[in-house]
Amino acid sequence: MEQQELSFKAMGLSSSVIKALEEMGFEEPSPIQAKTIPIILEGHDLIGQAQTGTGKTAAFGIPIVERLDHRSKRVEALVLAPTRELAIQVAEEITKIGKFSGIKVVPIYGGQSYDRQIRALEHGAQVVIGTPGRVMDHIRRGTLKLDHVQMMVLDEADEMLDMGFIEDIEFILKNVPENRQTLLFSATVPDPIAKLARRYLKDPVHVNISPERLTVPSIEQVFYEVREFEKLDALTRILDMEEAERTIIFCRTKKRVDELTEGLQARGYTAEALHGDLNQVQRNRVMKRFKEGGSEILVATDVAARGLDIDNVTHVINYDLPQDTESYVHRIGRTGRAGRTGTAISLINPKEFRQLRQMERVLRVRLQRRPLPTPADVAEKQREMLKNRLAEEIQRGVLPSYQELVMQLAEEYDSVDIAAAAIRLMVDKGREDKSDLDFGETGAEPGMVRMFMNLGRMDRVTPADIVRGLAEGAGIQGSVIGLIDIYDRFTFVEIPKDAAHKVLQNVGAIVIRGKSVNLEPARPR
Ligand SMILES: Nc1ncnc2c1ncn2[C@@H]1O[C@H](COP(=O)(O)OP(=O)(O)OP(=O)(O)O)[C@@H](O)[C@H]1O
Ligand SMILES: [Mg+2]
Repeated sequence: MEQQELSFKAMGLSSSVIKALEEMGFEEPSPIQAKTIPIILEGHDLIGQAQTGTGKTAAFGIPIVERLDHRSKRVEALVLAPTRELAIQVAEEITKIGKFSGIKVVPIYGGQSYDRQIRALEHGAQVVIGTPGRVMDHIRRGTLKLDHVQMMVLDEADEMLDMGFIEDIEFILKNVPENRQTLLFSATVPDPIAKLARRYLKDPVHVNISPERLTVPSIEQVFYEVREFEKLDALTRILDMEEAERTIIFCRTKKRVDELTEGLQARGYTAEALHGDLNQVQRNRVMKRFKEGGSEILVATDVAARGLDIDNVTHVINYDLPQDTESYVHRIGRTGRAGRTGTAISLINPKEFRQLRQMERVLRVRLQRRPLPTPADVAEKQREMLKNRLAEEIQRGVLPSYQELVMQLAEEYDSVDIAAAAIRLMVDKGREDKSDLDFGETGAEPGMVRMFMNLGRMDRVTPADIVRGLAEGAGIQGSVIGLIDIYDRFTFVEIPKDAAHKVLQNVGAIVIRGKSVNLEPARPR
């Protein structure tokens, strides 16, 4: 770290911004902030490159809040971001920075009603954060006037070019005054960006925080060699071994995302899909649940690769290797943020070794190879976790009434046998709790559960496929009820709300006889 770095105060920031930063827990500027904020405050155009999770948002967010005219009723700063989720997040961060500065920030993105956005804009926002397509639409409709924009930021500019937004961006750039300040930020700045910069930035200052390394050292990068057909099985073993808490798994296509999500749900993981085919309400709901810990796994396309800052993502998994090295950098950067540690795992099939080596050369890192855990490894691990849980429980202090109970039993039985029996009860209870919930919600018979389980063990058919088939066979459109098991873990595959009503309240139970499916009236509860 260099000596010349300034504290936020020494940068001459206003007390309202300093106060907001304190509230956000920002004690010192990160390197990219220390380098770029003074330059931006001086009014220069700039290209800022720094590794993922190192605070680029505030690097432009702080000067935006600082330089704006807070009394203005017009848009003075415009930020473009490649995805809706990112636009929302950036808007939230700038709102926090501007909390005591009296500025108004509005995110505008596709999939949300125009009316709502128009009303928000009419209220006089000084900062607009948007995705290129929607911003362009608003300009065309005359609902977004940009003739007072002084600052323009392209967050993840390279991605926006890759997504084919170039024409939209050029259209937007033509609608903002020429004497604006333009800033460009990303963890990766490939050649085409330099070209765009030459055209639209005036004499930009380049700041590159760590040109020698694209990824942060606090992310442990590993790979497993896995053939295509064994990927799902391998993945679940890895998840169980890793004690992954909050995990993002990336797949190549939307279809792969959906399939994997179903596969994981069928195996008892709370996984949810995020990709561009979901509507905005669904996307927001999925993100909310993942952030709040309601689901442990987010399965996504590259729509979630850029910029997203979610607390405590412990693992990023490349179920499919990404198309290019840049994408890899951004994907794995969803973990190990703001100095935290994280693990990035890639499943590599033997045909992809060349691509892996090529990627390692560009990244200047070597991914560490790990042997795939065997089922025995996983079982051992789970025993170990159980052991730890028991040890923790003992350390928390043992209840006298339970002690007394054990003492009574010990007069007749061996104490090791008593403990073993207690553990069995505990483990079995855990299973029952899960299946109870599912029975209750679906009204399913135990026999049906077993049927699902048997079907689920068949070769080459995914349990989710079977369940969907059964549900469809029963005429329940677009909904899936599943009670399936692979590792003795039950799951209730989610049903869309409207369908769920119909199924659960009016129908109640699905009973399987042979191969046909009949719907029977709900049992009274
Ligand atoms: N000065 C600071 N002190 C403490 N935390 C900070 C500071 N600056 C930013 N952060 C936090 O660090 C995290 C990462 O910041 P941010 O999302 O801006 O990273 P980024 O560089 O834009 O990453 P990416 O390349 O993935 O978009 C955020 O949670 C942010 O609140
Ligand atoms: Mg960012």
